[in-house]
Amino acid sequence: MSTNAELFERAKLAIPGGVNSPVRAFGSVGGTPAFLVRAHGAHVTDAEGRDLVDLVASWGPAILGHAHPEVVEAVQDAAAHGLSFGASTPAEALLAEEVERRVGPVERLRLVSTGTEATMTAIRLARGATGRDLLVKFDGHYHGHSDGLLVAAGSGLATLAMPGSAGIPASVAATTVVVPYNDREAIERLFAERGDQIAAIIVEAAAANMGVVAPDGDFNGFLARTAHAHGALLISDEVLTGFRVHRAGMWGLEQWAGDEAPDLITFGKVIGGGMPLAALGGRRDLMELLAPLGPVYQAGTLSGNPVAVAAGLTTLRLATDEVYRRLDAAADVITGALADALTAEGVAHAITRVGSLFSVAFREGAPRDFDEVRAQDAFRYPPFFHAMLDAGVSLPPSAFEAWFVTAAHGDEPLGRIVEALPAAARAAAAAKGA
Ligand SMILES: Cc1ncc(COP(=O)(O)O)c(C=O)c1O
Ligand SMILES: N[C@H](C=O)CCC(=O)O
Repeated sequence: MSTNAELFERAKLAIPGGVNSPVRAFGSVGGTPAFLVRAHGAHVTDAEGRDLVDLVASWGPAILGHAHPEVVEAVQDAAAHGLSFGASTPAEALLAEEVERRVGPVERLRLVSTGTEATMTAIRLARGATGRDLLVKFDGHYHGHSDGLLVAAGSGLATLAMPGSAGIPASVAATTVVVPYNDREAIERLFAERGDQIAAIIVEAAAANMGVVAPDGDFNGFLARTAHAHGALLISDEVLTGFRVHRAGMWGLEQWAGDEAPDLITFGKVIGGGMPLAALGGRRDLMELLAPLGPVYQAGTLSGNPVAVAAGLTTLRLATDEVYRRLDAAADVITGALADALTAEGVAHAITRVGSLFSVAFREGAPRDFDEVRAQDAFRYPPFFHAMLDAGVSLPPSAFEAWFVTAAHGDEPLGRIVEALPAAARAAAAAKGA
């Protein structure tokens, strides 16, 4: 058996930074990443045989818990019939129908393989539909790693304090305008000045890639109204919130309708049940601008992959109201114990939450935008994180990511988390800033 440290050293000789996605490298918390070999329910097991209670859940997809037996069976069954056909399959339409039944504004759905592809295609569609180039995004929001979206982005870029990425042509970056989140005046000013050039606003339906930052009041509805008043579109990015914060995602919690409904919605993570699958959906007239019906091109060798569709469809079918009650209850237990532990140690904190998604910012008062997220005692997170890991709880290795519960977080894993929190709060309290 190799240790995590040995595996990391070996991986670094073969893979840039030893990882295939930057947030996995533990860059901002320090130490050696756990190399995982198994995951069941609320637990993951590393290469050293260590069992950890998991609050990453593969960054969201594992809503039922890891390796749910019915999902695994559906995947095995699908795999036994062929891994990929590059042709249409009966189950694709079943998955599209399931999403359309759950999420009102989705009249048509196109399957892709990653959230990045979903947002990239939604933007191309918005530009194709409006004949305009400008895209509006929010500071600290993350929509995947396509060129125009790696501007003032959250998630790994926020973790590594990178303002953007090298390799993006200035002309492409110039088509993205960045606005502070929850700032209505900035949006109104921007539309008053350049409204006739704007194709779309893209927004995380609730921000969760700079920690969780809830939309202020009817901010999502306001964005849709403003965009529509200027002939632009709203893309609601539900890659992270979709089928996680509610059975119908953020749309289910806020029920935007009429002029307040987004034109396009992107999905990822839960919709694939842990397999590489994502989607974009929305108004029929817009969606039918996609090839082969319309002039906006999008394609994928593995789009609608039968094994991934089986995982996604089975996961959504199992994601009943009871599952969402369990997720909310698990989040209640953890956020309650987290607040108690930090309060007992006198650590300033704000726990932000949307549905069962939550995170902690080491500051007084819930942040409303990325500047406020950054204005926290982030130096407290690494010792807090490592104290939890030492006690057998795996948190996201970044202060700028959401925590994810699963429906398998029952009494035993919750008990272990609750037990670990006081020592972690002590470690956070003892941390010294630079
Ligand atoms: C809101 C949001 N949009 C888009 C993406 C990109 O998805 P993917 O990593 O599957 O490309 C992510 C996460 O990665 C996300 O959280
Ligand atoms: N915050 C990202 C997705 O939600 C984390 C996943 C990744 O980029 O590896």
